[in-house]
Amino acid sequence: MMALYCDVALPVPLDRTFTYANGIGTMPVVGARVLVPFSGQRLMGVVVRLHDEPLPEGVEAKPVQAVLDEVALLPDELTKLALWIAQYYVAPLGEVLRGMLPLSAEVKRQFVYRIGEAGRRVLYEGAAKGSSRRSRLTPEEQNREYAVLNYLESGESAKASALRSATQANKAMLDAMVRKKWLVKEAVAEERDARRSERVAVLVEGGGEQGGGRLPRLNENQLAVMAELAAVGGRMRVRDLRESLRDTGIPDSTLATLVKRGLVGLEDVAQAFDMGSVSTHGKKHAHEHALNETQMEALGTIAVALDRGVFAPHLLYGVTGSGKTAVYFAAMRRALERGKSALLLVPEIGLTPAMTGQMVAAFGSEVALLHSQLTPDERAEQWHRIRRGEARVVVGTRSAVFAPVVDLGIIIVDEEHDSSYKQEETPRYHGRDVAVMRAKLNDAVVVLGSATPSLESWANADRGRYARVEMRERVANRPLPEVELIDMRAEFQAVGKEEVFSRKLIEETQATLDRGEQVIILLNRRGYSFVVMCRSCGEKIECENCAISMTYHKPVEGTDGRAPVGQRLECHYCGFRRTVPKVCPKCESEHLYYLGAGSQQGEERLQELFPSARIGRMDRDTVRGRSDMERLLTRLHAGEINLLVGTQMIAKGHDIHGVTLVGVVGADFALGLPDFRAAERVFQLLTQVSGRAGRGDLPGKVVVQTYHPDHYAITFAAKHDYPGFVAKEMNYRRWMHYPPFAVLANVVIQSDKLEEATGWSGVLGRWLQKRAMEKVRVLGPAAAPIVRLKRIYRYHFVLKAEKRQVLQEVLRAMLAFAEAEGIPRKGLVIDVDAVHLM
Ligand SMILES: Nc1ncnc2c1ncn2[C@@H]1O[C@H](COP(=O)(O)OP(=O)(O)OP(=O)(O)O)[C@@H](O)[C@H]1O
Ligand SMILES: [Zn+2]
Repeated sequence: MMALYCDVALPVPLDRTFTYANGIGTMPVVGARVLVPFSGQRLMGVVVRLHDEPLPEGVEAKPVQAVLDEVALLPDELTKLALWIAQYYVAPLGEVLRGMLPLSAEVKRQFVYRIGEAGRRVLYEGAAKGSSRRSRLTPEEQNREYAVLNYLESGESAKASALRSATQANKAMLDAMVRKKWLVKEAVAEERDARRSERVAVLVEGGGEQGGGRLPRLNENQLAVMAELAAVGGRMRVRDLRESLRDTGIPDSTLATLVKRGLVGLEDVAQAFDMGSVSTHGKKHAHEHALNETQMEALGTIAVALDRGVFAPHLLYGVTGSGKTAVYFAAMRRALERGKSALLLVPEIGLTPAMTGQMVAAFGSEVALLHSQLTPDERAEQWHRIRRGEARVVVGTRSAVFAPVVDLGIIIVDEEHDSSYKQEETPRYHGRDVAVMRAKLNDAVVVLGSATPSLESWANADRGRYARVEMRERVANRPLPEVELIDMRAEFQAVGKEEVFSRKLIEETQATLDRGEQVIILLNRRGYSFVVMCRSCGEKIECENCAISMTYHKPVEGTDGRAPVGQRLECHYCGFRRTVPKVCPKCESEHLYYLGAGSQQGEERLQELFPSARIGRMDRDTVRGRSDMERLLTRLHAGEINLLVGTQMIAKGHDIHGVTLVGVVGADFALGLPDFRAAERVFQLLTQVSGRAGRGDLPGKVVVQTYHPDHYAITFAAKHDYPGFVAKEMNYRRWMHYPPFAVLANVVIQSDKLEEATGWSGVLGRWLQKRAMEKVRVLGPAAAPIVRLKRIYRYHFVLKAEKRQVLQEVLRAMLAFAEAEGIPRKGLVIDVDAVHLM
C-alpha cells in the first residue's frame, strides 16, 4: 500500500518526470502537489505516478519535502487533458500542469471539511434514516459522527485538526464520512478559506426568547461570545470573531451552538467580486431579446445535443451582427437548467467589456471571470469557487479552458478564429482545440462561433466532424454594409503624392459626421511612423535587440506649457526604446525620413481634416487597462466621440449602433508577410472591421483603401462572401500541403550566439533530411522571418505531414537526437499547429 517512490512532473523544460522518495509524513496521492528539491531549488510539482520500481544502480531518490494536497487537486478529467496536451503539443507535462493550476499564491495550504447535503439530512432527520448502513458502527462511533455533523452544522468549514480535537473523530472516520457524502473535503489555503466565506455573525434581536420570554441559560463561553459581539455593535465578521475567540481559548463550536439556539445569526455577505463597472449603454442585453427564427434554429440544434449529453462539436458560422451572443447565452442557460456548467471563452476580456457585463446581468453571482489582469490571489479564489461548484458559469480568456468546472455541459469559443487562443509560449496549445478535446473527455457540447471561422474548423465541418450551424443574415433584417474599394495606386496617380486618407474616405467621413452619425477608421499600426529610413544610405533604423524596424512615436503636447513627452523610437516586439537620432546612426547623414502612417499620425491628420470632430483613438498606447477601454466605449456609445481611429482592437466584436461608416487604411499590408495564413488574416480583419458598420437602425458603409484591389482576400471580403473566400483558399492550401490538408509544426532553433543557432540547425537539418521519409516534408533550415528577436538568433524548419502521429513521432525522435548531440532543450522551440511562422 505504501509506495516507495513518486514520479513528479516539474515545471521545467524537460520531457520527463522525476522520481522522489516518499516518507512517513510525505505520502502523496496521484494528482497532489508536492514540494521537492530540484537542482538547488525547491519546486512545486504534481505527482503523476506512485510505484516501487527500483532505481538504477547508484541513483538515490531525494525525499519529497512536503505534500500540499491530501487529495488530488485536479479532477481526473483535467489530468487526462494535461496528458493529452503534453502528447499532442510535444510539451513537458510539468509545464502543462503548471499552466492548469493558477495557484502559485497558495503554497501554504490547508485541508478543511464542510457538512454535505447528505450529512444535513442525517442531522435533521435523525438516526433512523441512516441506521441500517450505520449499524456496523458502535453507538459511541455513531455519537462521534453526530458530534462532527453538529460541529459543522452552521455550514462553515473547519480544519481537520480543529474537527478532530473538538469531536475525537479520527481521520479514518472523517474520510468514511466523506465517502458517505456526509462531509465535503476541500483543499484550500488558510487565508483563502477565510476570505471567500465572508460571513458575518449578527446578534439576533430578541433571539432565543421564544421559550417564554426568558433569556436561555448560557454557559460562560457562550456569554463571552455574546459580549464580544455586543461590544462591536452586534455585527462582526466570523473570521475576526473566531480570531479573537481563539486568543481566549473559546472553541469555535460555541458560535455554532449560539447559531443553533437562534441567538446569533449568520449572514452571507457575498464576498464582493469586482466585476468592473460594466454597462451596456442603455441597449438591450442579448438575453433580453426574444430569439428570432434563425437564432431559435441554431439554439435548437445545440440544445438537442445538450439534452442528449454526448460529445457534440458545433461550428456556428454567423455573419457579423447576426446575434450569436444571444444564442450563446440561451445555450448556457439550457446547460444550467440541466444541472451542468458552462464555459465561455473570449479572445480578450478587456477588449469586450460589454460581453462580460451581459454575462453578469444574465447569470449574476454564478459567474466567475478569469482573465490576465487578476492577481494570483484573485485567480486562486476564482479557481476554488469554480472547483466547489459555486460558479457554474465561467467566462475567460484562453487559459480559462482549464477552469475546473463541475459537470461541464457546454464550452463556447467566441471568435474562434482569433489567434490569441494560441499560446505563444510553452505549452503552445490552442485554446480552441483544447476546448474541443475537453468537451470530448466530458461528453459535452462545444460551440465554436465566428463570422470568419478558421479554415481548420471549416474543414472539420466539411469532413463531418463538426456540425455546421449557419446564421447568414443580420438580426432585424439589417443589411450588411456596402463595401467600396479604393485603389490607392490610382489615387496616387491622381493626387500626385502619398496621402494617408483618400479623397473618397474624407468625403464619406465628412458626410457621415454631418448627418450626426459615427465613423470608425482602422489604421492597423500604432505609433506615428513605422519606418525611419536614411535617404543617403538607405538603412532603416532597427532595434538593437531585434531585426525589426523601430517605430517613431511623436511627442504628446505636455499640459500646462510643460515640455512635450513621449517622443521616442520604439521596438514593438521587445519594447526597447531609444531617443530619436538627429542623424543616421550608420552614415551620419541628416536626411532621415519617416514612412508609414500609424494610428497616432492618423489621429493627427483627422484633426486637421475635421477640426470640429470629436476624435478618439483606440490602440495599445491609449488603452492600457480595462478601464481605458471601458471609458472609450462609454464615450462612443454616448456619442461623445464621433470619429474613432485605432488598430485592430476596434474590430473586436464591438456593437456600437451609431456607427455607419468604417474606413480601412493599410490593412492589406499584411498580404505581403511570409506566412501561409496571410490572406486568411487579411480577410478576417476586413470582414470583422466592416462588421462594425450599420449595426443600428441605419445601414452602414465601408471604404477600404488598398494597393491590391484584385486580391481575392479583398474582393471576397468586399462581397461579404466567406464561403467564396474559403473555397478558393482551401484550394491553395490543398495544393501547397498546408493546414487543414496537412499537419504542421514550426521548429525554431535559437541561441544568443549566431554560430550556435546556425550550427545546430545544420546538425538537425542533416538528421531531418535523412529521416524525412515521404511522410514528412521538411522546409528549411532557413533564417526565421524575424531572424533576431530579443537578442536571440533564430533559424527554423517547417515540418508538414499527412498524419499527426507521424509528425509527433518525428518531433520526439528529433528531441532525442538533439539531446544526444548536446543541443540544449531551450535551444529548440517546437510549435505544433503553429499560428504564426514568424
Ligand atoms: N432577436 C434579436 N432581435 C433584435 N436584436 C437582436 C436580437 N438578437 C440580438 N440582437 C442584437 O443584435 C446586435 C448584434 O448581436 P451580437 O453582438 O450578438 O452579434 P454577433 O453575431 O456576435 O456579431 P459579431 O460577430 O459582429 O460580434 C446586438 O445589439 C444584439 O443586442
Ligand atoms: Zn526589439
